[in-house]
Amino acid sequence: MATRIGLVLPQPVTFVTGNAKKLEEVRAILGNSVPFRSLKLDLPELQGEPEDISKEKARLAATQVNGPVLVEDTCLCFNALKGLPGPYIKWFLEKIGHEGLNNLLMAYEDKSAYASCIFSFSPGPASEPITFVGKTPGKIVLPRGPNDFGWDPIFQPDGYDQTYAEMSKEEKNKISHRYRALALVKFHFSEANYTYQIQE
Ligand SMILES: O=c1nc[nH]c2c1ncn2[C@H]1C[C@H](O)[C@@H](COP(=O)(O)OP(=O)(O)OP(=O)(O)O)O1
Ligand SMILES: [Mg+2]
Repeated sequence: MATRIGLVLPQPVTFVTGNAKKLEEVRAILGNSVPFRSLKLDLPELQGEPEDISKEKARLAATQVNGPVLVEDTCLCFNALKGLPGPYIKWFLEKIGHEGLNNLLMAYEDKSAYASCIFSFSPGPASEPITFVGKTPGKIVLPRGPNDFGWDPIFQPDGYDQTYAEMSKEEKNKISHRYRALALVKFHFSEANYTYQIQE
């Protein structure tokens, strides 16, 4: 009987991020389903379409780590602004804060938005990264709840009367953009059946 052997990766996957909160959520959502270690690096980010930004991050990370990597790029997209700030949300948040982000929508009746998370997995520096996209629709509201992760206080997912910040972590992790993208990552890993070469 044949045994299905997946692609051999030279080492376990390294999740590269400069953001401790992302890492916390990825750990909680993946559990033991995808073994990974983490590396704190703030990688430079291209400008452009979200998938290309995420893929390029994975290429840079794979070169630095010289092995298999997982990265993600998060966008917060306002429908009235045709998807902006999108991947540039980090800089908008840093400069104008929750209030400024609300003000951007002042001229529009449409406060709808979506959070998206684009994971990219690269098996190594010589490979083309693959992407996994998860989206959660919602709307932009005045800040409510603890201010400990980015724009969580101003994003209220559809079907809820709480913002991400007001929800428990467990609840956010059941419906979030990150959870939805990671469900696809998990599926990929279960199908691909990777095995790891142990290095001493
Ligand atoms: O679930 C979230 N809830 C609220 N805020 C969030 C979330 N996820 C990312 N964020 C913030 C962090 C950063 O201000 C921006 C995304 O930018 P982004 O480049 O993806 O993140 P980052 O630079 O902090 O970490 P990394 O080193 O992985 O690129 O949105
Ligand atoms: Mg970043």
